[in-house]
Amino acid sequence: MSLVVRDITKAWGGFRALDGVSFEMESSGLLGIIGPNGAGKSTLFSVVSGFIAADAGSVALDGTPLDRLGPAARARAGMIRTFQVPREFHHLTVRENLMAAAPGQSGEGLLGLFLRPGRVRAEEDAIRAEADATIDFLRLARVADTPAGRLSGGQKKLVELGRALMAKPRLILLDEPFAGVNPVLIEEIMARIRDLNGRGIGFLVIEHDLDALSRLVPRLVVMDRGRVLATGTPQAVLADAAVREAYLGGAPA
Ligand SMILES: Nc1ncnc2c1ncn2[C@@H]1O[C@H](COP(=O)(O)OP(=O)(O)OP(=O)(O)O)[C@@H](O)[C@H]1O
Repeated sequence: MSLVVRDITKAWGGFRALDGVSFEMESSGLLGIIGPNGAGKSTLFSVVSGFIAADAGSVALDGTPLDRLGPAARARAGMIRTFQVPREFHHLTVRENLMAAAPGQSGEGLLGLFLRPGRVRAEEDAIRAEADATIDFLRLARVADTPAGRLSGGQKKLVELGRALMAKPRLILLDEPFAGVNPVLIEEIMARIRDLNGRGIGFLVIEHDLDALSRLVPRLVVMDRGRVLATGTPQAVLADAAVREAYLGGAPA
């Protein structure tokens, strides 16, 4: 069972943000994506999760081609992404944020609310129970009724993870889960990711914090200028001369 990304190309105007990117991972595994600013990491995430269409190439999850599917259909197929800047609703509480992220609610249409009030209520109870279980798992119970906008950066990352979990995914794409997060909460987020991975959920992670990422994932894909520069264990790729050049080569002496 795997995520297979083949020869993805994406140009903005004449500029190739992605230039033939291929990689594979076990869909229940842990893989990190690193690379200097502008390497194409976020663009790759947007293509894999279906938010932008590739010019060429293919994405398949556990043997199912996803290329014709949008983000919601890919989430139903088992793969969901979080965003670098958390998009939770700041005025909603943590619990409401998670409940709002549950997919396919019959109360979503006003008509459904009038025609099936009982069913909508039963569904809402089930979603609330699921949200509370997720909140407990993420150790967010103390802030369940706090508006998400008042949380710390790290707590917001946990809320974003919780929102993704409400879709019951097999594979989660995390965009910079440690950015702007204090060291204590980084360990907390890592512990939850390891926990979830132990239960069979896979993670594809973009992260600039190489130290934290190297402790989390057994394998890294290094991108530079729209291409895959290296793949391997953190120790091997970080010792690679081409990788060091990509990171340090453009920096002023
Ligand atoms: N919507 C867009 N329109 C035009 N150019 C874009 C667009 N999105 C990204 N780019 C360009 O594509 C290139 C790759 O950007 P991308 O954000 O994917 O890189 P990144 O590796 O995620 O960088 P960072 O680490 O800084 O987030 C950059 O040169 C960027 O300016």
